[in-house]
Amino acid sequence: MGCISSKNVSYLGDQSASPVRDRENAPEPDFSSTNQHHRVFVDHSLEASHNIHRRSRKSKRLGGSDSRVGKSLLSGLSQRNIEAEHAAAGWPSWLCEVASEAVHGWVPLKAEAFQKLEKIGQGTYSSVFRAREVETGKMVALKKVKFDNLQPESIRFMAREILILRKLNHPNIMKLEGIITSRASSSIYLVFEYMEHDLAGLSSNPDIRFTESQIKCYMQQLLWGLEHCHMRGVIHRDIKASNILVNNKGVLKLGDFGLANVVTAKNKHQLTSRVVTLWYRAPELLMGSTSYGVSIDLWSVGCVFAEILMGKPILKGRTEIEQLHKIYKLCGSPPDSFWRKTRLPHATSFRPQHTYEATLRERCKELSTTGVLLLETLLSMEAYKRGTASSALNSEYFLTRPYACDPSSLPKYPPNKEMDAKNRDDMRRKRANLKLRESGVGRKQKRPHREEHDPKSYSKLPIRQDTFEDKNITNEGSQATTTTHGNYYKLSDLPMTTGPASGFSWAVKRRKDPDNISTLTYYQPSSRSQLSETSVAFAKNTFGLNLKPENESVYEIQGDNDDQIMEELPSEDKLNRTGKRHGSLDGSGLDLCQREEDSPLKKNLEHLQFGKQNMSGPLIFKSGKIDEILLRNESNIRQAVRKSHFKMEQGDR
Ligand SMILES: Nc1ncnc2c1ncn2[C@@H]1O[C@H](COP(=O)(O)OP(=O)(O)OP(=O)(O)O)[C@@H](O)[C@H]1O
Repeated sequence: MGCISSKNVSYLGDQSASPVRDRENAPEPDFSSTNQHHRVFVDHSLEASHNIHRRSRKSKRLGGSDSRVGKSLLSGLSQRNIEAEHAAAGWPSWLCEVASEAVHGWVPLKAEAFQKLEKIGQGTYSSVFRAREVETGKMVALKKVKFDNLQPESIRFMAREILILRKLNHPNIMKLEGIITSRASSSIYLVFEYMEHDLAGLSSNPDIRFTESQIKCYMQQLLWGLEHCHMRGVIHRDIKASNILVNNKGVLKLGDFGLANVVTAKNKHQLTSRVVTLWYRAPELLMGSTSYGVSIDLWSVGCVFAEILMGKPILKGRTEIEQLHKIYKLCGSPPDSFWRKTRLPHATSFRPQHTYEATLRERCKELSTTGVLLLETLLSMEAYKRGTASSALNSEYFLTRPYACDPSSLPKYPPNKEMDAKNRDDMRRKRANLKLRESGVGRKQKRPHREEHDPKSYSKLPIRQDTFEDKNITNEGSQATTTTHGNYYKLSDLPMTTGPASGFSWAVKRRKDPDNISTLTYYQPSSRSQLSETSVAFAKNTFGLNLKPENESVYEIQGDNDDQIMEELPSEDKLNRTGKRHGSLDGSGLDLCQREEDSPLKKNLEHLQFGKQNMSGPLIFKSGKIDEILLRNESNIRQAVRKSHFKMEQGDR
């Protein structure tokens, strides 16, 4: 840790203004300093560090895990000292109380030290902004972490990400450079080095076509980074193209460790299967595995490999059941021996009625034989056949010509992020709409276009015609931004805001806090809100274990439908007649399931963990109190998912 820290030692005279500083890499404390806070801070850090070692040895004798050592450290005698130390360093109490370990030995950075620029990324739990470090002019990325009313679970969730990032140190892993917060603040920004691109944006750009040696260069860097994680027992659990960042020097870094966890041979716990964004999710997770290993990351790497080869995601399922079906069609369905041996909780539900032959080779005709072999290995249905990051790096693919190029020889692309790709899509759509409107055709509101790349975008439907989505597509200095529905306004028309709450100065005029996206998301096929049990119930239907009469199954799919097998939702028509609108919202604020107490399908959904609103499939809604309902639902889902993560994986900490 520490490029900010070592470079900014001059800050040390004023603790509250100090950047995050890693004890291990920090310069020797200056005891001649007149700043009492500083001395106290350093002394307590040392004491804490000795305590960690003492307790670590003891804990090993007792067979405890390192993370428990950390916990006991903080609950021990020194806790008061540590809290005092953290408070003196400027950390807010809500953070110290819950996530003391995560910030231990560091001091917070000040918001005033950065000039916040435009928004560059939007995740489920964060908004990411480009910013300039005022003193040095260096560009950074600020990840603003969202909390649910400062609930301890949300804070712990973020703390785990910080702890894991602090554990890793590799050129191909995104480095956490600091944390911005203050005693008075109720939010947190993680400071990362700024990366111009992500692989989702680059690979979906129609103007970019990678050569084989460029693909090897990206894949090699990705596998190096992953090898580092796996060797330290860290499973990433959310590898996808948009979490793989690339800078203008061609250096690739694996980012977003928000779902990562540490699992070692000695420290094995039940894990949640609700991880990894759907399109990149390994089959064992889809079948409910809770004892998986690092090979789930290798599956995701296989999906990314295929994506950069083909220029688009290769397995774009909309629900878990559809995802598995696509996997079977690409990789072939597992052999009988697999079904006989497997103990995966939902395996029986997902067993197809007939055998699927693999089509991977056919779909990757342009790829070299060694490339196909590696891809087949990474996309093995059986986890143990995927090998390791190290074995992938030693595969023939990297050892044969053309070799991976040097990162510095990669072209410099204009900014390309998943978000840029979405904006490109939006612009294209708006231009098309405008043309239609001008020609007087297509006045009827069209079904919203689903972006090619975003697995979450299935869930984002405009709630009202006049809903404003603050999708700031401007770069610094550009003039116009756009609404969801193609209405443009000039930034100069908008009131100037300076973001007093955050303490940042804003470089652009904006209409409102860009965090405040008013388009609501109510079904998120993303890593954090997958709803396995629902799909299992429907899988029974799809794969032959019929639960409901066949004539109740209809296709209710939005957007492209290339090889759709979905029979997820009873038709609107049928629902109206039967009143079985399972998981749909009718504007009354009630899920109709609630009124259908005895519905046979409802019985199959009773084991849903997060409540009835969380159906894994496109939801149907009518107008009414939808905004309110969706907001509530989204908040419920978020809380439930976090709780489930922590409950299930408590033992890991
Ligand atoms: N260091 C960085 N430099 C530039 N852009 C970044 C950086 N970190 C993240 N981003 C952008 O912000 C987006 C969201 O960041 P991140 O994935 O860390 O957030 P998240 O809330 O965990 O997202 P998700 O819910 O998709 O997993 C990324 O896809 C990327 O485009």
